[in-house]
This record gives sequence, structure tokens and C-alpha cells, in this order.
Amino acid sequence: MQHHLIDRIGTDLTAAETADFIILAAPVTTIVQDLQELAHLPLKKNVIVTDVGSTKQIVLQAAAALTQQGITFIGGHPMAGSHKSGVTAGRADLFENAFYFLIPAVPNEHACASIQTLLRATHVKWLTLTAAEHDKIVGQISHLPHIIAAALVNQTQQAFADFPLGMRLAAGGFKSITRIASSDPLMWSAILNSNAAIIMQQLEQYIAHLEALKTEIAQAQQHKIYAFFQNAKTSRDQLGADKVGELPGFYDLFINIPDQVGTLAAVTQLLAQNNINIVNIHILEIREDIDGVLQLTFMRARDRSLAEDLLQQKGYLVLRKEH
Ligand SMILES: NC(=O)C1=CN([C@@H]2O[C@H](COP(=O)(O)OP(=O)(O)OC[C@H]3O[C@@H](n4cnc5c(N)ncnc54)[C@H](O)[C@@H]3O)[C@@H](O)[C@H]2O)C=CC1
Ligand SMILES: O=C(O)C(=O)Cc1ccc(O)cc1
Repeated sequence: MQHHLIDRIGTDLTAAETADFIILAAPVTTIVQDLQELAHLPLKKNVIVTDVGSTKQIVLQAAAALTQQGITFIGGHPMAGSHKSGVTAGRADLFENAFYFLIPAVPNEHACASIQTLLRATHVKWLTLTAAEHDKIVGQISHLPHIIAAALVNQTQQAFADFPLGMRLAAGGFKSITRIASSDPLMWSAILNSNAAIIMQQLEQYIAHLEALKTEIAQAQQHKIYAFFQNAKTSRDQLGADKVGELPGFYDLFINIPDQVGTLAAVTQLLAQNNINIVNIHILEIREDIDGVLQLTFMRARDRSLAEDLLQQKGYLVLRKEH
């Protein structure tokens, strides 16, 4: 209220009863509790409930209490933010060009589109995933890096137990790799708690990489050590080289669509029936009064091939494009 961002505040969830949209934005463990509490409230029939939590399988499980009552729940996760917390850490352009994952409890194009319209001003790039895919991906690119950053700070602090000023002598490298160690411990313990099995597996793989490097150093295997850094450099140099708005490394199909509304429903239904997951849908309007083009993005080449075969069998004109 002080910042003129909120019109009404409350200390319980009863205000949710009159809401058209409910966005849960507390630590993941609190989101889980809130979902259970919301299930006991007389919410509007057409309300869309979503969240911004960093893990999704546990949230979707908790949302079952709502969806069983016919309430729409679409999990959400903006891949933007920082190590800072609280309302003053917000910025108008915080989400610009960031990915925003949507994880529907059950496929619901209409509800996803409503959330996208509501949050249009954020200028995010939308991607639809399953909860399992989501948790595995963010485990690797977000949760594991936060653990590594915090572990490095803790180990460095211990290493400098007799020389407390040591860490202050660090150059930019230490500061950039450990920035996220300043994140909120409450938020991060909730995240680790809610994605434990996946994180444990990824940590084991990471430790195996460190062990392998340790052996290479011990045995002075210079060519292997060189390859270690060269491989990482090639991979890291690619990050950020993608054009804004394109989904790097994903698999696209372009489908001619004479009737946009009817075809969109028919195509998404056909793929859903065959368990093919689309991560993004984009309607490209080429020219007025001429057929439109539907861009479907898949995360796996196999999904794209299956979708291509199915759509061609149904008589659609389908084209591929490699990124
Ligand atoms: N910080 C980041 O960069 C990102 C965070 N997330 C997720 O978004 C969610 C919110 O994170 P932030 O906005 O960064 O945190 P924040 O600390 O800025 O906001 C969280 C809010 O939840 C409230 N809260 C904490 N415990 C509560 C409880 N037991 N009951 C009710 N309210 C409680 C706090 O008072 C605070 O207002 C978390 O689930 C986090 O995992 C998702 C993407 C990015
Ligand atoms: O500060 C950073 O670089 C982050 O990685 C922010 C962040 C934190 C948690 C998320 O679930 C997503 C993004």
C-alpha cells in the first residue's frame, strides 16, 4: 500500500472468494498450504488459480484438492528475479524476455491464454511444460546452481577461518558465481525440500564431474583438463547468442491453418490425445485473408516427428525449420 501497488490487504485468504484470478507468491511450502486452504473456501466458479513457485510437482499435487472441485489451476513459474526479496526488489522490466513456464493441471488452452493476457505487460516468453519436465529442468539450471554458489561461499569462509579478510580479496569471478548465494534462505530451503529427489540425482552427477576433474588434476592429464575448460567455454559462449524471442534448441513445426480457431483446437486436441507435449504455440499471421501459420514448438525431436506424422496423416500442410 505504501508503494501504491496494492488496493486491499488481508491477513487470511477469504478475500480470494471474490477474485477472478488468484496468484500465489509465497515460498513453495506456503503455496502448498494456501492451496489446501483455498479448497475449503467458496471461490468463484470461473476463477483461475495460479502460482509463481519454483517447483511444480508438489504444487500440482496440492492443487488436486481444487481441481477435483472443478476449479482451474495452472502452475506458473517466471524464470526471472534475483537474489533480492520483498516488494522493493520488483522492477517494471524484471520479466522482460524471460521465460515464464505454465504447467496446467489439465490441458486448458483457454485458461493459459487468460493468464497470458493478464500478464501481457511483462513481455515474457511463454512455455508450457509438464510438472516433471519443469522440476528436472529447473533443478539443473536453477536449484543446483544455487546450491553450488552457497556451498562455495561456505567452503571459502571455512578455508579462510584464520584469515577472515580473504574472501574480500576476490575478483569479479568469485562475485559473479556467488551472487545468488545472497538469496533468501527461507525460500531456498522450501525449494530444496520440494524437489529433493531430482536435486539429489543432479548433485550426484555434479559431484561425479568434480571427482573426475580431481583425478585428472592428480594425474596431470593436461589434455583432459584443457577439454574440460574448452567444452564449458564453447557451451557457455552459446548462451545469449540466440535471437530474442526464439526458443533456442527447441523443435518447431509450421502448419498451414485455413481457419485459425477451429484448427488450433483440432491440432492441440490431436497431439494431447497422443501424449505429445507442445511447449509453445504461436499463431503467425502472414497476410490478411490468406491462410495463417501455426508455429508449434516441441522440446524433443521425437515429439516433433510424431506430431509431424500425425498432422500429415490428417492432411495438414506441415513444414519444419531448424534453429
Ligand atoms: N526470487 C526469485 O527470483 C524468484 C522466486 N520465485 C518463487 O516465487 C515465490 C515468491 O518468491 P519471492 O517473490 O522472491 O519472495 P519474497 O520474499 O519477495 O515474497 C514472498 C512473500 O511471501 C510472504 N510469506 C512468507 N512466508 C509466508 C507465510 N508463511 N505465509 C504467508 N506469506 C508468507 C512474505 O512475507 C513475502 O511477502 C517463491 O515460491 C519462489 O520460489 C520464482 C521465480 C523467481
Ligand atoms: O537471481 C537469479 O539469477 C535467479 O536465478 C533468480 C531466480 C530464483 C528462483 C527461480 O525460481 C527463478 C529465478
